[in-house]
Amino acid sequence: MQSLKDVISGAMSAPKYLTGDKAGIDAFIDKFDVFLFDCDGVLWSGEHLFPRVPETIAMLRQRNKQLIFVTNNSTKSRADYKKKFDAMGIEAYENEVFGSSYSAAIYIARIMKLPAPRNKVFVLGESGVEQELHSEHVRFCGGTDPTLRRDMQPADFQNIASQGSLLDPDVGIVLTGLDYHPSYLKYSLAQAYLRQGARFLATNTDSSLPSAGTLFPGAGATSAPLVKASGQEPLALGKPSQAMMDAIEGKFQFDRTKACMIGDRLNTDIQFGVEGGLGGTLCVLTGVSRKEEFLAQGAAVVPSAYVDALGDLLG
Ligand SMILES: O=C(O)[C@H](O)[C@H](O)COP(=O)(O)O
Ligand SMILES: [Mg+2]
Repeated sequence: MQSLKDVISGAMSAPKYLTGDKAGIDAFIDKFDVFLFDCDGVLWSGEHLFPRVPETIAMLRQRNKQLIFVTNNSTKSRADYKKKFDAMGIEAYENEVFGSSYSAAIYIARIMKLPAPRNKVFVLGESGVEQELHSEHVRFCGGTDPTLRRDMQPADFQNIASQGSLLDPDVGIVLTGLDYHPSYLKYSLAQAYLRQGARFLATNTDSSLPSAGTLFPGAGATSAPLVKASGQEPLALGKPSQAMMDAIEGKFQFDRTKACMIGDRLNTDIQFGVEGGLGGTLCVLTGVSRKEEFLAQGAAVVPSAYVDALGDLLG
C-alpha cells in the first residue's frame, strides 16, 4: 500500500491499467472485502447512467463484497439517493449511503455540539443538507427558503447592518454545499453571520460537478464568493476529509487494508483513499480526472489501478 510519503518520495509503483485484463481484474477484486463507491462521474453523470453499472454492482454483491456509497454531492439526502438508485436499477440501500451532507450533519450534532441557543445553522445549499440536519435534530435556516430567492433590495442593506429581522440571532454556524440557487442576499446574510463569529463549515469544496458528460460549477465554486467576501476558508467535511473517513469506519466497521476507494477525482476520491490508509484505490476515467494527471512524472496523487469505465470490471 502506498503512503503519502511514498507518493512524495516517488517510490510509487505505476498504477495498474485493468480494462481488458480479466485476470488482473479478478486478482484486484479478490484483494478487497469492502468497496467505497463515489457516485458522480463513476455510476452516473447527472441523470445519465453509465453502461453496465447495475451489473457491476450486482457482480460485487454476488462476490459478497460490502458496498458503501460515499458521495460529496450534498444536494441529495441518503433517502434521495435510495430513490435515484431504484430509478436507475442499481441494487443499493439507504443505510449504505454516506454523503457529505450527512457527514456535516453528524459533525455538527455529535462533535461540535454548540450550546443552545446559538447552535442554529445558516445553510447555503439544497434540500439534501436540510434533510440530513433534520435527521440529526439540528435547527437550520436559509437553504431552500423561497423568501431568500429574490433580488437584494436597498432596505436589505440597512436591515442586515442594523442586525434587523433578516438575521436570526440563534445562528452559530454557516454551512455551504452545492447551491443551485445562490443569491447576493444569501451571501450577504452568510457574511453577516461570519462577522458575528459564526463557524464556517462546508459539506465539500469540489471545484466542478460532472454532469451530462461535461463539467459545471461545483460546491467550491458556489461557496467561493463567501470565501472571498469573508476572507475565511471553511472546514470541509466531505472527501478527502479524514474526519469523514473516521466516521465511515466507525459506522461500517471494516478493515481499511481490505477496503478500496473507487472514484473519478484525484483530489477528493483517490486522495481520500490514500490518506485514509485504504488497501487500494481505483480511478474510473468517466468523470473529472484524466489519466495523464496521475501518469505524469511526480504526480501528487496516484491510484493503485484504473479503468476506462466502471463496467470494465465485468471483464
Ligand atoms: O460540486 C460537487 O458537489 C461535486 O462535484 C459532486 O458533488 C461530486 O460528487 P461525487 O463525485 O463525490 O459523488
Ligand atoms: Mg465523482
